Amino acid sequence: MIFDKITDKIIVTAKDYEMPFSKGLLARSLTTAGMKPSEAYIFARGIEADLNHDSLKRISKYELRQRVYYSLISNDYEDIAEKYLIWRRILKKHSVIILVGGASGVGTSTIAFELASRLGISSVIGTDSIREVMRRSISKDVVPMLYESSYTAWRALRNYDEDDDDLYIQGFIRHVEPVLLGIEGIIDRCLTEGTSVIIEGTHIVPGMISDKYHDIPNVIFLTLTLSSENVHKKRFIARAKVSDRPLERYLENFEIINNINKYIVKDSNAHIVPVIENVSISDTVQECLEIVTNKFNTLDEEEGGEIEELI
Ligand SMILES: Nc1ncnc2c1ncn2[C@@H]1O[C@H](COP(=O)(O)OP(=O)(O)OP(=O)(O)O)[C@@H](O)[C@H]1O
Ligand SMILES: O=C(O)[C@@H](CO)OP(=O)(O)O
Repeated sequence: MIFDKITDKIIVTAKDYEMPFSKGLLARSLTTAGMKPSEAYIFARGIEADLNHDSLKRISKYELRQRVYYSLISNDYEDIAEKYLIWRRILKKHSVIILVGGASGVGTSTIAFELASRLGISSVIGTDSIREVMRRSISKDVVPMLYESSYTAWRALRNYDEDDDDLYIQGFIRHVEPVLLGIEGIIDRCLTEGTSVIIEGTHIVPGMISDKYHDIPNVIFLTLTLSSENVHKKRFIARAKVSDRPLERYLENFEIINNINKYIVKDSNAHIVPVIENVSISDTVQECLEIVTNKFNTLDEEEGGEIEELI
């Protein structure tokens, strides 16, 4: 009863803990189920008002979940009501490992952090960081391509022919290879620990990651792209205004970055990985959530999960 003396908020009780009711926490559960953030907070505020109206001082998590579910149904949010419950089972039973790939500048970092916030996943790891770790363990003499960027790695190839059509992609592939060891190591660790993570970056090329990871239901691959070269360039310009990433470097190498973008998209299509045009942040996040939720829906059905069990 520790909170009763320090807050006048409604206390939510669970088997082994209790906490003051949080509109923000409930709103995040609702946005994970696909409700728009603007609607989710208003809906959570309505739930709090109902609880206050019933002069409740304490409520079990189970009963709160029931109230939310039936309130969603009565407000014509049937689809979200079902996903709201499914997600509670998913995050309780499975680690969620999402890999967000895409060429430099298409928005993998931005979307990964948005997704993590909506799903309540606290760990987001950029493949650039993994690259730095691999650079500490593999010498430049052994893999010089690793010490380049994805779009300049071709310069480190031995005896390259500038007229070779896929020279840039050859360099990109050699640059990516050592980083994959770190990516797969993180996936293994999360699967062992049962923890969730989002890994994002240009080194996530579906066809280069071992097949076994594609067969694991809670390892989900997503690829972002930008078909418009103009929009892609503008992303670098926008970022340069708020970060130290050198604009000229990306614009000078844009043709190669665009080649890499096309290569990653082609590889993703060949490996049945969803490719999402990252034009609007909210639409992209919504589409990613749909893909992830549907993947887990299938998993849940295969495991014989029944909605009734959760309410
Ligand atoms: N859907 C979007 N709409 C508008 N701006 C976006 C969108 N997604 C990302 N951005 C912006 O585009 C720029 C590049 O995004 P971000 O840094 O996430 O790209 P990235 O793919 O992680 O790049 P890199 O691989 O080089 O780190 C940032 O300024 C980001 O705020
Ligand atoms: O190599 C790259 O494409 C980018 C993003 O991973 O990294 P940087 O430009 O910072 O080397």
